[in-house]
Amino acid sequence: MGTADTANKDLTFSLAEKKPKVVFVLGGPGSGKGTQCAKIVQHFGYTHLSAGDLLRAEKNSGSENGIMIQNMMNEGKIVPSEVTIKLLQKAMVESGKDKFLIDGFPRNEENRAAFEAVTKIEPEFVLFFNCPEEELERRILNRNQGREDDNIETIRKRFKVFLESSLPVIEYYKAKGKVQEIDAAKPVEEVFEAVKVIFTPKVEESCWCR
Ligand SMILES: Nc1ncnc2c1ncn2[C@@H]1O[C@H](COP(=O)(O)OP(=O)(O)O)[C@@H](O)[C@H]1O
Ligand SMILES: Nc1ccn([C@@H]2O[C@H](COP(=O)(O)OP(=O)(O)O)[C@@H](O)[C@H]2O)c(=O)n1
Repeated sequence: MGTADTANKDLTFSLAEKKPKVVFVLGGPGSGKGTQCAKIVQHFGYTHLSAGDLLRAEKNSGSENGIMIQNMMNEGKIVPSEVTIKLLQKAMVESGKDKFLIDGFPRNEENRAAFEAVTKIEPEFVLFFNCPEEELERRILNRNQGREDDNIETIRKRFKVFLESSLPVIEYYKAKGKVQEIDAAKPVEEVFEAVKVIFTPKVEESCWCR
């Protein structure tokens, strides 16, 4: 067995030992996933892992997958799970933490099934930021982060991929009763009010007064 295979097995083993809590954060491009994750981190002590950020860092590191990642991103296509899952596993283990917001993943059925098969982790729930396409387009065109894929041609491709490949993943989790849907078209603070309700531990109805 190669050293890369051994390293992957070690990562999988370390994660299985930890049994981390995972919340998947999904929504169309520009729906505010990153914005809201930053707030959840501040208020609820989760560790934020953005699949897109991990892929961009991998691309910029000059790794052997760099060109492939760049080409896929510029076309709005989804990078093969093998690459993304390895980056997520590594980031989870290296963080030393056990409560994660995994943002922008799983983005298609292949992502979902492979993550489950490799890590055996089932998400606590899926946070879905629902937002109309015209608003998403407006936000991305104003984002100004210098992202190569934030141009109108690639944005339209990303929307199409979201509708065709990512929505079915959300439907899959809906059928399991695991989706917490948020109206993401509202202003940032209003969206976060709705998010807070979901993350705030519910006080069980007590029977002390009976
Ligand atoms: N609720 C909101 N209303 C208006 N603009 C928003 C809202 N949430 C995020 N934004 C802005 O929209 C852009 C995309 O948000 P971002 O969090 O990067 O989305 P995503 O991570 O889903 O691609 C950013 O410029 C961000 O500042
Ligand atoms: N699970 C993932 C997440 C992102 N990506 C790639 O990264 C790009 C940017 O994703 P992102 O989550 O950073 O950004 P948004 O499209 O949500 O704004 C996607 O269009 C895909 O090309 C991927 O291939 N697989």
